[in-house]
Amino acid sequence: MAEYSTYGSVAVLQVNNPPLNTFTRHVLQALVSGLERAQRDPAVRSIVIAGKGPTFPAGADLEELLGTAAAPLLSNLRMVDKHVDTCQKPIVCAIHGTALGGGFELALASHYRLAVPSATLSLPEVHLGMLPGAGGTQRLPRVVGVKSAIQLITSGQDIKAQQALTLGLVDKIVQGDLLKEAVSFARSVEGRPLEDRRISQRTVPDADKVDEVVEATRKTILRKARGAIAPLTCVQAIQASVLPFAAGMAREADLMTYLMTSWQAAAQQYVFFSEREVRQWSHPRDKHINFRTAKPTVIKSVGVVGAGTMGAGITISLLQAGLKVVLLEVNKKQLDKAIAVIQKTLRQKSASQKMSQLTTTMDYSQLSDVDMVIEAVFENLRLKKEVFRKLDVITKPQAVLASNTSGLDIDKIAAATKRPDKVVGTHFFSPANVMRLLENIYGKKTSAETVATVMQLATTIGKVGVLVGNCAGFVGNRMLGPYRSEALFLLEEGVDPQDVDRAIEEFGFPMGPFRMTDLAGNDIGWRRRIEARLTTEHGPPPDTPALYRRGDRYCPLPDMLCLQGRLGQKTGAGCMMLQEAKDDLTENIYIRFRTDGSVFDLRRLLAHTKTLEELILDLLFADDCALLAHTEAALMSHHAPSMCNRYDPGSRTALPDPVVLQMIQDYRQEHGFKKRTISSQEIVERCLYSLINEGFHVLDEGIASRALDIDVIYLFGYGWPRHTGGPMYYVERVIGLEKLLRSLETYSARYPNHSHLQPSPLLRDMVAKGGSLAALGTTDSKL
Ligand SMILES: CCCCCCCC/C=C\C/C=C/C(=O)SCCNC(=O)CCNC(=O)[C@H](O)C(C)(C)COP(=O)(O)OP(=O)(O)OC[C@H]1O[C@@H](n2cnc3c(N)ncnc32)[C@H](O)[C@@H]1OP(=O)(O)O
Repeated sequence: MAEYSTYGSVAVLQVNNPPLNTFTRHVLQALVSGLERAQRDPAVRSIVIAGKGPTFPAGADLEELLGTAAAPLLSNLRMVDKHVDTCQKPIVCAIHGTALGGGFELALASHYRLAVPSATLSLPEVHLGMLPGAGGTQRLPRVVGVKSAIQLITSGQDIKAQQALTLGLVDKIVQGDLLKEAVSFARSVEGRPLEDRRISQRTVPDADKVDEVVEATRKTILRKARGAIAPLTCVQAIQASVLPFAAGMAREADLMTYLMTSWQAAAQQYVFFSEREVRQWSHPRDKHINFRTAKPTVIKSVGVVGAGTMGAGITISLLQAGLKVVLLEVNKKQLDKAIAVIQKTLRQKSASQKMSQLTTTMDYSQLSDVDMVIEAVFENLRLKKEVFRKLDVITKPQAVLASNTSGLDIDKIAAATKRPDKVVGTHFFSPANVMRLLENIYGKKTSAETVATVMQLATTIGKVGVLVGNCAGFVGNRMLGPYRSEALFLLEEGVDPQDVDRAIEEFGFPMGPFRMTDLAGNDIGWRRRIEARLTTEHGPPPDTPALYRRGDRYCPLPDMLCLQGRLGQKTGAGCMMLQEAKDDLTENIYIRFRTDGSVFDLRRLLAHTKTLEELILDLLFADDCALLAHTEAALMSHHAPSMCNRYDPGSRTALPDPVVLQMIQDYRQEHGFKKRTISSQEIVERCLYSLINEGFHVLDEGIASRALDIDVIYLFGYGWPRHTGGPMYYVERVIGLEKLLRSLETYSARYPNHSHLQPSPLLRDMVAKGGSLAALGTTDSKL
């Protein structure tokens, strides 16, 4: 647990709890014993604490911290803290790998810190719904000041060794043998006074500005938190660092108790383990086919067909993971555009050497030798089948053929080839080099080896791969269908688009359904509906009731927008946008980034790019998901001067679009809808409960094997707020299945023709029998 050895006058304590040396109560107990022994031994004059194996301790063991062993863990933590802080012999921490959470806090409690250049330090507790409760909120500000401490703790960001040195968090970067250097360093500081080495005894450098700093950051933090309580609680704890150390520690302990016992902490820790648990896939139809039994094919080279936004993003992801890529595009202009985007993105990431791994071509024969192909052409079944037919002939027989479809039938695509066992869906999310989710879809004939290969590919390229079955829209987009329908029905009844968006954003989503559709392009769904014969390019199909399709309620408002050319951001007009000439954009258009409130003049941004389209493309490849979402939202609103989120320079006031509102008003009148006031609660419930209800259908049909698979899909692909744990977790642990059922019953009684509000049989069954989603198909879970 903590190995004790001596090198002359230096005692070395090496934490040994593979794989990450996390702190369990036993590890902490062993540390206390080691420290006591070193303190007792007169021959020992200094102490080194290090981690054995690949890393310095990566923090508290979350299973213990959450379980019944939390109390002894925390009491042992206090003992370690006391021993370290009051020790009369210098303690040197030797850091390699990842010193995270409690690991970093142990280092901060020590007198000296050495690190190898590759070491990473961070206080990531905020991502787990907690705060750095082992003195981190009190010691960090004493070194870096309140302002930087707020930034580091509320973001949980990684601090590389060099940056840690600059910030004064480590004393020396060690190039050679860390342990040897640490022992010799410890020897060199023996006998020196320790008082000024104890961080607890220092004062906070910007203590006089604490209120000012907190006030200045509070709004930004609140906005970014989107309903999560941990970030602001972290700020409260940091604020207490200007008090005497003991008082600050007491405040930290109180706030830590509050967070640790909150439902949000449990939800975020569920997310942490679920993100890892999805790797442990099994085939819903045959549990013997699973991550243990199926062997992946080694993939070294990948062909990407189609160099649009998705194809380029996928290529970047593959190159960043060190894979060889052959990018094929039949349109030369499109190919050149993609090459420029890829080059620029990789350059920004200082990874230009990866370009050497890329071959670009317009010739299919160049794909003859790749291990796998990912098709990313236009979302059209006929076109995709044609591409697969060609790929089947050209690629080597053992090559895996994957389609980046967002909802088309994998079996139909596979049927175009003579190797359906090697055909699989790999649904990336836009922007593909940023979004972490990879929804992997198996067809009827997809082999276990092919499934294992794409699940392994997800890990290789740093994505979270989730295995799902084949159905229209798979899991993510299928569940989005009822959510979007209900959002549209709310418009019919009297809500404005921006009210729906606001309610959903207040729940924690980065974007509501209408801004999201404008961003993605209204024509995507429209084309799909045309293919499904729900509408036509000229209006509703002949002899079809305006508000019904195949017996189901249907809202034609999005089709009407498309017929008017309002396809979304790309045409300058969507659900909430006015048609606007592109040239107008060069005049006095400002973007206010919601992330930090800074204002940019779009005209100046445009001066560096030729067209708005290029600018959007550049921003799409910005490697920061949160910034990207806000940027897109801001851009979209500026592309649309009268939509709900237009900002005049210097103002945050959102202005609704009178043209769209009038159009909806006319539609209500024409179809006899009476406008009524609808609460945010009803908006959220109807949109989200219908989405979740579809999740129960998905589970019932075995399209998703576990509720956690659905949660991970929504968390990593659709911006579902992390602090709520995902749709299925949220509804079971926070809302309650019984309440969900009763709400759906109430709504479906009121709207009997909204089929997606009819409670799923699985939900009814679970409520009747007291079943639990967590127990549904879980593996040997930690959850
Ligand atoms: C003043 C002195 C004080 C000292 C005493 C401190 C006591 C602490 C008491 C309370 C306050 C402290 C709180 C905390 O420390 S909270 C935890 C903070 N740490 C983290 O959040 C780290 C979380 N882990 C990671 O980010 C990553 O795992 C990684 C970067 C460390 C490694 O990534 P990678 O190599 O990709 O590996 P995996 O993520 O796949 O992990 C491997 C395996 O390990 C499991 N695991 C990881 N971290 C933990 C953990 N903290 N507790 C329990 N288990 C953990 C992970 O689930 C994987 O398991 P597998 O799927 O079964 O393989």
